[in-house]
Amino acid sequence: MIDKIYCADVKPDMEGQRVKLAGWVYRKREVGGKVFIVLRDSSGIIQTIFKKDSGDAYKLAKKVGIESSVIIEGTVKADPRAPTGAEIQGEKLEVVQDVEFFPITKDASPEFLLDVRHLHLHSPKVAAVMKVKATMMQAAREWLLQDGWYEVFPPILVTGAVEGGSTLFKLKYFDRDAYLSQSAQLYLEAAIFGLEKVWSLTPSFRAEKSRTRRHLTEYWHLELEGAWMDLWDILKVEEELISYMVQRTLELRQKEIETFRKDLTTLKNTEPPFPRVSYDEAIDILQSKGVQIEWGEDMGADEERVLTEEFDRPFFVYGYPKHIKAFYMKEDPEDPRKALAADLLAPEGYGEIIGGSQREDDYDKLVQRIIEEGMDPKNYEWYLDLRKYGSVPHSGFGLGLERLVAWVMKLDHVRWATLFPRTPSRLYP
Ligand SMILES: NC(=O)C[C@H]([NH3+])C(=O)NS(=O)(=O)OC[C@H]1O[C@@H](n2cnc3c(N)ncnc32)[C@H](O)[C@@H]1O
Ligand SMILES: [Mg+2]
Repeated sequence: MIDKIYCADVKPDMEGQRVKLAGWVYRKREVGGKVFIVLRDSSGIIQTIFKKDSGDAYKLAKKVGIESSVIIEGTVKADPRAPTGAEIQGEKLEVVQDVEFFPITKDASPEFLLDVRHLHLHSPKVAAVMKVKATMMQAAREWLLQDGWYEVFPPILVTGAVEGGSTLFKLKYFDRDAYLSQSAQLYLEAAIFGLEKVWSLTPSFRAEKSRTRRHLTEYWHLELEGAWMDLWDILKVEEELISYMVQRTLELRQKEIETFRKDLTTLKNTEPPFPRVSYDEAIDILQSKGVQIEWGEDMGADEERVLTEEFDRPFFVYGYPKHIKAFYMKEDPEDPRKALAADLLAPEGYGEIIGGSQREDDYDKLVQRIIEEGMDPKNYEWYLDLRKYGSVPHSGFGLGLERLVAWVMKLDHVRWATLFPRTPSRLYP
């Protein structure tokens, strides 16, 4: 490893110190016989200046292209005019790999940026999104550990649907059919009999044809399952976990968040308890705002967008009609038309970031729901066993990590929240 420091390590009070940095040529200009190179590394940027009296270094600085990889040695000079209050008087420049023409220019279209996503990852703005995403998961792990949740590692190759057969990716598994997991939920439900409180972060796959700004065909899914928990218990877990993730990330990554989001109000408002709105109330609100929707219909992205205008923080919608929700959700004993289910919606038009519910823990009722959904109970034999051998009330949820990051960073599409987005039209690079 090169014995170097990071751009962000260079401070004005290091005036006169000789330092070595390594990174990429982010910006470059020549003024008054000097070459100004803004060096970029994973920590940020620093201005470096090469004067004619730096000999070969000056000649190389004049020629080196944007996004070339370089190693620079020089002396720190405090200068309030410099972007970071200090700059480097360049004395030595090694060009590791010269780039004649970097294909990404200021006017690059979103589609082109996705075509060259492997090069778009040079961008400090993309790095800011990935740092925020990593910090959100760091915070999640901190919270889950202190609250006694066990991480488990469920399978991705599975034999059945959790969220409907129409969005399954099928593949050949030797001489049998298999599918890419839509959700780890059913396996987490098995894990609670030994560990009680479990979580997993897995890729989930949805062969969704919908081309909305919040759908990917592969996304990172943070899922929890808790034994002995009812719907209201798991909503408390959700609001405490999400609040901790958002506040901790604000604390550690405010600079990166502000790369995209100027107003932090809704993030600062993200503290428990979150507002809880029934599906019935949500329908009333939408109808009062002129949205054409009847009781019993599902809310899509457009309806959720309108609903979120009423809130300045994440909020729950609970008590959806049973027939628009998944087979595993427990019927509300107080209203058999409804399921003990709740989604968490992010404000500012982002909508659903979490789907969760209390699970049907009665064997016969679950078989009946599977049949009602037109599925074959035989395909769920192992899952039904969970209701035969010490079944317990239990609840859980799934958080779409990219959707959470897209809201926190106010991104215009969930695809910018993942390293290499997968959508119906994008499988490469
Ligand atoms: N363990 C559970 O209870 C999870 C449950 N089986 C489940 O998969 N629910 S969900 O389909 O609403 O998906 C959960 C979340 O997963 C996200 N999600 C769901 N589908 C997508 C797509 N296509 N792209 C990106 N993100 C997606 C979104 O935030 C949803 O709220
Ligand atoms: Mg959902």
